[in-house]
Amino acid sequence: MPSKQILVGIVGVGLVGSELVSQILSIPAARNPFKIVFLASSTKVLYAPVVDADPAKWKAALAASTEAVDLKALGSYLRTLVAQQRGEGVVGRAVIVDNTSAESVAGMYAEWIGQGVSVVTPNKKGFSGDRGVWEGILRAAEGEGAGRWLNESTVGAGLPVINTLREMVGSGDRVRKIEGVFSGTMSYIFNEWSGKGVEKKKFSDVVRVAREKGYTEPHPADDLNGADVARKLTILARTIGARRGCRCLGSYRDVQTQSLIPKALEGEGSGDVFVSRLGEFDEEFERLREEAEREGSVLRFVGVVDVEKGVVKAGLEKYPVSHPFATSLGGSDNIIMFHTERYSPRPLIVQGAGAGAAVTAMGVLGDLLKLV
Ligand SMILES: NC(=O)C1=CN([C@@H]2O[C@H](COP(=O)(O)OP(=O)(O)OC[C@H]3O[C@@H](n4cnc5c(N)ncnc54)[C@H](OP(=O)(O)O)[C@@H]3O)[C@@H](O)[C@H]2O)C=CC1
Ligand SMILES: N[C@@H](CC=O)C(=O)O
Ligand code: NA
Repeated sequence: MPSKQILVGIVGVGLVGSELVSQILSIPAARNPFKIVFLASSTKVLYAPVVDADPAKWKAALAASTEAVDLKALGSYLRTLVAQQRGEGVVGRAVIVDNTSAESVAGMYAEWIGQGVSVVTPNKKGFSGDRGVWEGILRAAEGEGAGRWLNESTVGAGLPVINTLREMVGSGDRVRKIEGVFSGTMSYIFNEWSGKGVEKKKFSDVVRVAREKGYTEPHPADDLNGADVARKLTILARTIGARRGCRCLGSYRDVQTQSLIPKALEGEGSGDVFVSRLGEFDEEFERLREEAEREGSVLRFVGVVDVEKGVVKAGLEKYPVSHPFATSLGGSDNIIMFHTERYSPRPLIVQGAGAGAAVTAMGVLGDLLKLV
């Protein structure tokens, strides 16, 4: 056993969570500091799992587990393991990785961090919902012996966005504006559906493929209603504001957000029904696309945090076919432009795949490596 070890509890083993398990296992054993000590789905938990290269085995063991998930007990379980390790002369630390999109799991971060357990997550809920929850996380992390929290994959998936911003702000740069394409799903949809020389397709078909590729949220309406982008903008605004003591944005609901969801599908609880009924509105979407095309433009769903003007907004915009948002994006690419005092007049630009299991899990594993 290495003399330092990070005990990892994983909550959520869907697309991103399963990929994370594979990426952790791909680190050679001799220098792998991570030990997976539990795996949890929405209903079950498997303690001390045997995880090897064949995911079918741990998935079957988790499915067969009779132990229900008790989120409160997970932090205490990890603390006990860390204490046991100390007794054996191993410097252990513990982290819970939340790969769900659940508010209930995000609601546990402050408690876990207060118990000395770190939290790493691509789940945006804890950092973009009610300000009280976010402030609770910040307060918990200031306590003695507290765990840390790292959330790189909440914005731009594995792209270095949060870390870049934290370093800018921490080193005293002043952010003026952050703008770009922040949704892998929206990027894929509009890259495939509205652009020069793009083959004509039905809007609903492109959304279905984005979902099949694993770009969408568990419910794709959370992408198409702009909430996912609004959450990312809230996280960025709060990351900028934390240093300046700003009490910015009560929640992501304060972001001026344009929804693309047809009225008749608002509130549709089932993702499957939502996607299958979207086809009823293909003609409405087609009219939008044609209007942009007549003007020599393409449609892109963009977001902006304008610190100087105090505006945070997300919505559909038209760009000339020669604009970088029209020419340089493909697949699920995000593009994020940081306009700051130091990066002026030319912004610092981060671009690349902004959704998908492999790149998201990479961002999560990158955060785990920062704890080593
Ligand atoms: N997919 C992507 O490209 C990106 C995703 N993210 C974020 O990563 C997270 C995971 O996304 P993804 O893997 O695609 O989603 P999935 O729907 O594939 O997986 C979600 C997992 O969370 C589990 N889960 C849901 N609720 C709970 C709960 N209350 N307690 C424990 N487990 C729960 C589900 O369990 P069960 O199987 O039992 O339902 C499932 O295993 C989301 O927050 C998403 O926003 C971030 C960046 C990119
Ligand atoms: N659904 C999100 C996933 C990453 O946050 C997106 O499409 O960007
Ligand atoms: Na990121």
